[in-house]
Amino acid sequence: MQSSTITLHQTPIFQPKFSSFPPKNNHHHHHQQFLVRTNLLISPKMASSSSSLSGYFPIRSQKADSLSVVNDEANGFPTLMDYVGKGGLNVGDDLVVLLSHLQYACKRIAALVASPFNSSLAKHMGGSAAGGSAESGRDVAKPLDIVSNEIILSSLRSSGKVAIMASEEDDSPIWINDDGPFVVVTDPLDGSRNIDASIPTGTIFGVYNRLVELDHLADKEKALLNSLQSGSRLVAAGYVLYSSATILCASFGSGTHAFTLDHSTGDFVVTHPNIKIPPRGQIYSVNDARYFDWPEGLRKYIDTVRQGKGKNPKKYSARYICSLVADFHRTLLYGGVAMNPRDHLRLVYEANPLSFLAEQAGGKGSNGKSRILSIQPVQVHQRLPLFLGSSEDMEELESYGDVQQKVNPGYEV
Ligand SMILES: O=P(O)(O)OC[C@H]1O[C@](O)(COP(=O)(O)O)[C@@H](O)[C@@H]1O
Repeated sequence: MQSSTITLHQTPIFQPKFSSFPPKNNHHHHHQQFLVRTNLLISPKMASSSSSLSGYFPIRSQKADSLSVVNDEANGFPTLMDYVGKGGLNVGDDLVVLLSHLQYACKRIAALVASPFNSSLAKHMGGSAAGGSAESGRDVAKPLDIVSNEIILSSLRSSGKVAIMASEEDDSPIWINDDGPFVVVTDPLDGSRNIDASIPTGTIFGVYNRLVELDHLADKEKALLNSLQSGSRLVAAGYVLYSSATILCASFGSGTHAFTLDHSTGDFVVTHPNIKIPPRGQIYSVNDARYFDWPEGLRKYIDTVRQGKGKNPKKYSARYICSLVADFHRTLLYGGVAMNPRDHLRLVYEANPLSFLAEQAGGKGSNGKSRILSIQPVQVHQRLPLFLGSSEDMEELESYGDVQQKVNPGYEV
């Protein structure tokens, strides 16, 4: 059996292109790609080197003869690194370096979650990928969460740009490097309870500046206080969705942008610049098996929109993957509301980064009563109800007042 011999090194991965800035242009894109027409638009700024290709999106295809063929290098589709660098958003050299390490970590996690050896890895690590160990319960970290956590931590360490990592998987924030300009908060692998069924999962991250005024404190104390910054101070935030495509979606405070991993080159290429969440959607996303544990207001809201009796006179449809990144990603693109009305999701690792992305896309993030980004965290692992989505749908939902689920019995599945 392979299980006893599996190591992370067996995962096919792409090395980070650079560990300092500016990067050398060492693309090795000799792969040929095929273009098909799509509705995707590259913003004029970013499309400067590919204006004749605007509206096209590279995919791999077996049918070369029926499609035009171009070389990726000539094509010049902006990669994530191009997009954030000096010719693009110019987010600053330190953040570019951090991002290059973070995206590398996420490519490793993408390979890991897609690996046929997942269950072997779980056994090897002494756990159960199905979460079935005796003391488990559903909130216990699964082995892949732990491995992903280690992958992220090692990438943050090697970036040299991070002072503190606060992770959902660790009891308390980790002090990494006195000189690191950034604090990173992360849920390394959200939705992992679904992993055995190959349901989408995701990494969530947020980036703050290190508070230099706290430098004189002891490591433990300053690690904690730096991690408890309010979401309104986020410098950047993002998620990586591991699904049929691997998508990195991020904001640096000027819009929300998504990049899709091109497996033939190992690059994230820009596919969704400047995402604008529609002001109204027609989808609600919630675990509605909990209906009878909901407060009156939330029941009324859902009953109203599913009958098409809300302010948007259309019958809403339900979608719930039970994987926050996937449910949020769909909401960002299609509009509507994604929610978990009970005290379950974490303010620091999940609610703040995703609310930042929602706001940067013109949407809202709320606990049902107030803006997530304005809440001052008091504990790194604090949980709260979370509602994310289209501005008009969110306003309508909040107008029902009573939408936070107080009954939280601890569900088994
Ligand atoms: O059981 P619920 O209330 O539907 O919660 C589902 C949510 O929990 C999560 O799985 C996160 O929970 P964990 O931190 O326990 O993994 C999200 O991905 C998902 O949106």
